[in-house]
Amino acid sequence: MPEAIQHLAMQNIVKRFPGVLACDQISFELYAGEILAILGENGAGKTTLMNILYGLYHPDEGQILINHQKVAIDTPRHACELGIGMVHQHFMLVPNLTVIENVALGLYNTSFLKLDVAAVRKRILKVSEQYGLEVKPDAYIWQLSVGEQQRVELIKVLCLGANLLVLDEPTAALTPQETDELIALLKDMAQQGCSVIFISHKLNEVKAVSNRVCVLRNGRVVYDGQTTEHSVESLAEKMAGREINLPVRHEKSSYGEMLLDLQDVWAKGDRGFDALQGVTLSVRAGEIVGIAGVSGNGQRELAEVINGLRKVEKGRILIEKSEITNLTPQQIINHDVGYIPEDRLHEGTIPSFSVRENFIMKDYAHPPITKKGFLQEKIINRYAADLIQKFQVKTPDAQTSCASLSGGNIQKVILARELTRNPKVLIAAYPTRGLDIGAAEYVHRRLLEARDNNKAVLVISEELDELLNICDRIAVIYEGVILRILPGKEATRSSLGLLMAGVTHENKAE
Ligand SMILES: Nc1ncnc2c1ncn2[C@@H]1O[C@H](COP(=O)(O)OP(=O)(O)OP(=O)(O)O)[C@@H](O)[C@H]1O
Repeated sequence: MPEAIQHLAMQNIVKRFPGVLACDQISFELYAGEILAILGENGAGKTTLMNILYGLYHPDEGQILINHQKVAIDTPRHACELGIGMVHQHFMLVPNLTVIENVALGLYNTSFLKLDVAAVRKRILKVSEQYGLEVKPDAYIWQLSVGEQQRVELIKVLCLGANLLVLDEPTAALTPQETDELIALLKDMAQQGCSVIFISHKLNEVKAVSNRVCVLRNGRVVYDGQTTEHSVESLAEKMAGREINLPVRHEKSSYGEMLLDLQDVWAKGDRGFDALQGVTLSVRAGEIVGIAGVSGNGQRELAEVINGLRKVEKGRILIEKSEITNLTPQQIINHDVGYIPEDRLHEGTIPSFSVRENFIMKDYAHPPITKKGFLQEKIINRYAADLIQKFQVKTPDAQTSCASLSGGNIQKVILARELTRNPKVLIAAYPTRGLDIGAAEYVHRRLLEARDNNKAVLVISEELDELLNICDRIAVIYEGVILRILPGKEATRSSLGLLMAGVTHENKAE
């Protein structure tokens, strides 16, 4: 890097929430053209710190300097005017507006553009072409997959022309190819003088993209140094403060009976096309089957038909020989099916409910949680305290609303609820998305434990390493069709990657 010019300095930042000291005297600098990765366990204070930089929260103490000038960033609009662009961990898009309308909302009132739909469309297409970010300008947000929504968020910021980009887990929902493209894009932007703050739990990406890392633990900076001085393992240790050992799956020679069986299942997507086209797939007792695929190829619809959230147009779904096709979600829960949905905030929890209420959401009508129509407060409190401790959910107490937890901790609440219910069949969509490496290790252990206890587990993920590590078989879904099912021990990153792009031996030869 040429001579370092300081772009941003956050000095002695303190932020308190009731019962939590989220930022405890945090200081760091960011130089022009630098990509700085901020690392830390779930709840370490990363998002809070960035929300302060973006004017969403005001610090209780400390100061911010942009180009050596002290600034008081009061609002996100002020942050935009200072050239700060933020891509949030949870999308800030309006579901019932189109892509153009969402981008226009961000641009409106800035000096770049007036609210002019044709101009916004042009701007989107220019940015999308420039950076190779594919987007459907007229689609409604609710019709898009999570990966596509992420792209809209990026386009929104890029349309604003920010020169200090903050990306809070930007690759959480991206495919490996999209991630590589984003990394190349960020490096390119940095070369042109843009400064980037990159928050991620994926340490191989941190290694690939960043110049420097700043590690937070419990709201404090515990390390600040050059990325090249570290391996992925040493970064993991810096973050967790302990050694991380990923669990290993032992090969089995036999499996139990078929617990989940999909036979020629067809379903429509939100835009009316056939999102699932004759999916035939089974999971046996004691088996983990992975679904690999680029987001938007039918994964969401697959999870939803199994859980009664989307209509099966044709075909059958069986749980242990009982047909559950088009039953209600409650009836399917009663068939002992657990579900970790893709959208943790809107489908996995009720954000305004407390952690404790979210834990018992599926069991509140049954003993021991309820007796003679009354909730058993003592039992619920004990249960909640136990889950908070086992899953290391970082929350001031069980009464705190889920909405105020950090992203990774919300995911832990869902995982704790679903895994502890010990279902016969578990559908886990992106179970470790947003989790720090220590928590991901724990989830993998629990999924393997469910397998060893003769449960059937279906894991939908784009993390190929995750799938290769824990799955007995891996099915690749492409445009609503299961292209191939590979035994876990035979699958490789490259074979899965090719299938995810729709390349089979048959069409490769053409
Ligand atoms: N609005 C809020 N009200 C109360 N507590 C909050 C609020 N926002 C964050 N917190 C708390 O502050 C702490 C830091 O949260 P933050 O979201 O900054 O963590 P993080 O490092 O981004 O975690 P993750 O990796 O899980 O996203 C957590 O304990 C969280 O529960």
